[in-house]
Amino acid sequence: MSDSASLGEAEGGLEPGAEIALEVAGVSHRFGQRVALDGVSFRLRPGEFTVLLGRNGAGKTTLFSLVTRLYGNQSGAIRVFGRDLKRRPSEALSRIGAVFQQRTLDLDLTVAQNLLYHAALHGMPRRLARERMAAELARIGLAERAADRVRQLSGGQLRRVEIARALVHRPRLLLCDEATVGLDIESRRTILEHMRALVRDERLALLWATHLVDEVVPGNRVIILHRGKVLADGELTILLETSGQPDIGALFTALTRSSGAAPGPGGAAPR
Ligand SMILES: Nc1ncnc2c1ncn2[C@@H]1O[C@H](COP(=O)(O)OP(=O)(O)OP(=O)(O)O)[C@@H](O)[C@H]1O
Repeated sequence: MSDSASLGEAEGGLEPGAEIALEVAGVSHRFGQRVALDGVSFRLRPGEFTVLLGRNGAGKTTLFSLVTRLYGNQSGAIRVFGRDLKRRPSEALSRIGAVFQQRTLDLDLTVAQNLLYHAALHGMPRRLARERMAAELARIGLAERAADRVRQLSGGQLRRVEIARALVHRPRLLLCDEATVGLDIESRRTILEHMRALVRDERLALLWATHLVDEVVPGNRVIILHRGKVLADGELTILLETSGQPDIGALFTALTRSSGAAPGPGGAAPR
């Protein structure tokens, strides 16, 4: 694990770790007196499905808000494929796709209008945008819904459109914050399969924030975030072997209990 001191960037160039999709180094963030993130560090590589697991209030959304620059980070460093977020924000952000916890599609626009608007924000020529939109909608099985208004879609379809939108500009790093919340089991399964295929076939780096332990499967890397701190980081099977815990739910409970913390407000333990 690195700290901000290890992040020396050659002037004007990329650091040697440019093949690291996301580097979060010693990042802390406060809201007034409340510490939301406390010295968080990790690195993600292309082709890695990483689950960021934490209860309500763990700091997941705050971390996503820092990586997508909705908030300016207060301490530490964030790099996207070697581009420092503070010093080269547009280069860094052009490599990120994000699906936020709060829905952000315009319900009164059509699916196509929403995606084309996003593509325009990324400066994509109209024709290229149309081609990529068609490809992404086909990939998630919604090609025939392009002309429908978003409010005519089901919750699961809406989430799939948000994922298609996040991928239109071909980012190499995808951030998904509780992207399956409120969906039925079948819709969750479809979306997770789509995500796993993207990671496997296109070597996308994916950070998947969730409070649901059943979204972690062997082969996934899992980062357990609790009260703003990383309590564990590793491939699931290895974490279970080294901790002696039978499953991810037990590991999570053991770690968060030994950190002296009880569930936060509204914070049901991950299932
Ligand atoms: N805008 C804000 N102002 C003040 N405190 C905030 C704000 N946003 C988040 N917090 C606090 O920061 C901490 C981390 O919240 P955050 O939303 O990042 O957690 P989370 O893991 O995303 O939780 P959830 O799963 O409920 O979305 C919490 O204690 C929360 O109350």
